[in-house]
Amino acid sequence: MGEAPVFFLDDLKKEFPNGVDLKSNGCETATIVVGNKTYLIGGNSTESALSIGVQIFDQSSGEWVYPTVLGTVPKSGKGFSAVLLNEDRILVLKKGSTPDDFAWVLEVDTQYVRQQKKILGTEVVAWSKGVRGNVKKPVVISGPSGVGKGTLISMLMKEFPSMFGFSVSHTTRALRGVEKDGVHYHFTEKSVMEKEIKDGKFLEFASVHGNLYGTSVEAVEVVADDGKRCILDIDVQGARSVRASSLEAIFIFVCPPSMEELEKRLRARGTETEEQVEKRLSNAKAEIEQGQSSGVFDHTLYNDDLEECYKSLKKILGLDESTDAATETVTKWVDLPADHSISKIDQKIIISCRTPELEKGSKDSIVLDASSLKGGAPGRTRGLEVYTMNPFLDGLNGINELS
Ligand SMILES: Nc1ncnc2c1ncn2[C@@H]1O[C@H](COP(=O)(O)OP(=O)(O)OP(=O)(O)O)[C@@H](O)[C@H]1O
Ligand SMILES: Nc1nc2c(ncn2[C@@H]2O[C@H](COP(=O)(O)O)[C@@H](O)[C@H]2O)c(=O)[nH]1
Repeated sequence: MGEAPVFFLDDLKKEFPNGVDLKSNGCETATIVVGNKTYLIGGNSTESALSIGVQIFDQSSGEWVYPTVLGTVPKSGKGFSAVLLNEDRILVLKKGSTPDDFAWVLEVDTQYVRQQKKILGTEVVAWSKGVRGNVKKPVVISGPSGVGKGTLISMLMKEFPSMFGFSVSHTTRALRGVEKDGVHYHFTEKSVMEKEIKDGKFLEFASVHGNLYGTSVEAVEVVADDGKRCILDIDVQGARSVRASSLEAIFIFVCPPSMEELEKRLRARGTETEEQVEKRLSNAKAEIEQGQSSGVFDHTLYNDDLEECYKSLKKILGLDESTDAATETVTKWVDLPADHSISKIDQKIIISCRTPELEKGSKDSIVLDASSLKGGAPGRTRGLEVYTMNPFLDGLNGINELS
């Protein structure tokens, strides 16, 4: 709770309509009313003057609230516009920004935000970057230690380097000889990771074989930013948490042909001490049971013959012989003009340039179609579509999809 600049309060009492811009110390802000709360987006961020701040004026208590802000906070730019979508999220458009950075979503009452409010006991908002189109669902791969998850993932990434990206987990376990920090894992201190978990930076985390492991929201986001399909190698507890989150994914459980073969592989890998091997083997029994009965997994793979198992994995992921290994997911955006106005019709946001050329009819408006949004915090909001429309032409004849 806190005090906000008096003139904001006075301005807000005038009951501005949603999306209207106010100016504070040269800093542009947008206000959006959701129920009895007014979200003031922009102005001073409590974290940094370089990122977009959020404050909430609660009309029922007459108090200003500084919410816990989750997700990657967009950097402030040349100002922005905001529009309410579905009463639970606000679309924030950054003026004059680069094509891959102009659409952001501030979640104010989504399932994820409500869940986090309960956990953290504070007011919460969550940022999620808007991504055009639908990158395919992330893939969660689980299974007991030594079954061959890492081997299968390496094969996939080698064959389809531009299609898949690996979610680099955090762990408190010690680095193995060949591993690189930031590539195989982010190796971290327990106290640091616990603090980051508390701050809501993790999509999931679990204690596995005596160490803490977790997938940060950022680990998944950087893969989506690259236009790639994310692969997560996590244990069954983690898979269950992801299943309960808003991240829509495909869940695959990998089973060994027998416990004897699992032990053989784990020992042959030679990366664990005898004590650790014993621990991993005894945990494997419970994991296999849970993996086959929990209802978390969409598919089970038996990794007996590696090549056969890899073929089955590719089939599940829709990668047959004819799939072009070099296929890239290209997400093209548009340059958002700095000087624009926005209006909303159903789930379509019309962005019109405030330029003389437009008045003469020589420029197009941009249409953002938010009717098929998917995903959201933690992670990206996918499914935004972009069109251009010449306002001086009638009907759909004037709409061109950007490709
Ligand atoms: N089908 C297979 N047949 C024989 N050996 C295999 C097979 N699949 C993987 N292996 C070998 O088993 C060992 C363990 O595999 P890998 O490291 O990929 O397991 P993992 O499931 O990723 O384990 P962890 O969960 O501990 O990271 C490796 O030495 C690998 O080469
Ligand atoms: N819940 C999570 N489990 C994870 C994550 N990253 C890895 N793992 C699982 O841990 C074990 C052991 O891995 P190792 O590298 O020490 O052999 C393995 O089953 C992984 O799947 C994570 O981020 N979250």
